[in-house]
Amino acid sequence: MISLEQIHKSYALGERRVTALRGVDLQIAAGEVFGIIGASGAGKSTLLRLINLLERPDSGRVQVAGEDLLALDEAGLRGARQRIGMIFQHFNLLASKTVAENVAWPLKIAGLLSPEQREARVAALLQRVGLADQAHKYPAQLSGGQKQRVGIARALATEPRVLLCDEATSALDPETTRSILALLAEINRELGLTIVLITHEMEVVRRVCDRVAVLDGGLIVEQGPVAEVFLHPQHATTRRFVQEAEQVDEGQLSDDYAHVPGRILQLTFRGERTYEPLLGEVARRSGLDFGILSGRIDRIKDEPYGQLVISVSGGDLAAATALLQERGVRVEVQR
Ligand SMILES: Nc1ncnc2c1ncn2[C@@H]1O[C@H](COP(=O)(O)OP(=O)(O)OP(=O)(O)O)[C@@H](O)[C@H]1O
Repeated sequence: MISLEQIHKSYALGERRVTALRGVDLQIAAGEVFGIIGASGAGKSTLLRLINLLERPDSGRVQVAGEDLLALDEAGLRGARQRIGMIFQHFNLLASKTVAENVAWPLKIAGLLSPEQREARVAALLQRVGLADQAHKYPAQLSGGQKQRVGIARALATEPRVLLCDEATSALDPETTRSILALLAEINRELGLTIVLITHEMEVVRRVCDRVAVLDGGLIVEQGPVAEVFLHPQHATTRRFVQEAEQVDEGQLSDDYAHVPGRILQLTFRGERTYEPLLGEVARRSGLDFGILSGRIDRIKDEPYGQLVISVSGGDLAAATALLQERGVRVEVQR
């Protein structure tokens, strides 16, 4: 659906040039929710804004739905942008227009639909985002979460196939964030829309994304299915995001474990396996003693997972590992 090839992008800053992206390749499939995570200055906004050519690359290719965006003339690009909606951290609503007028705005400026058809579409969109009774209010009379719902309805007005989300929940409290992410997931599921979101929070990625790319210094340093990247991060930057999300202090942990005897293993359970009473059985069959050092059961999108760090001593470790692996548990030796 979206294909970026060898994208380079730099900005002029006085006499200097600041490099924002240094050779990014990215493929996003139709119907995915794809997250791009990175620290401030990593190049996330630049990357997102390249997908609808709000920024033009210095070199590289940008294709959306099979269309080479860099080859389009202005009219062609206007048409392409109607198929790529966007929402923003600070909502970017028109303060002097009502909720209904804000949502109708993209249709009006593109000259799409008759006034009656526009009214019907706006009503349906407000219904979808849960604001059917707020149509005549002004943005200043709404909460942050409601403003973002208007932003989403407006982005959907031209029936795009792609929705770009620029830190869409960063200005919202945790509970409102969850409700907006749930709405995005519902839109993805029900409309089959491809969603690309940028964020600096792993929690946002964990809740809604199917796949994620980690951006660092203008390069993608790691990408893959969220469960894989989240549970088995390879790159130092990814590990930092995951630890931040789980509020783990790696230095503190290794100090704590220094006094623990035996080997230390990390076990990862996925799906329904998460709830099976496997450990007791494995310990009995292999004669292993184990102690639980830390544990977490949670969900990545809709899939439950469990991750346990255990110390083991005595018994037959090789047999225990084989038993766990046989039952689909991933075993990583930490020490
Ligand atoms: N219009 C601009 N002019 C000059 N430099 C820019 C411009 N926009 C971005 N940059 C620089 O490009 C780099 C990447 O910026 P970008 O905004 O894409 O990163 P980001 O990951 O979205 O950061 P943040 O999370 O802080 O928004 C940074 O060094 C930034 O200072």
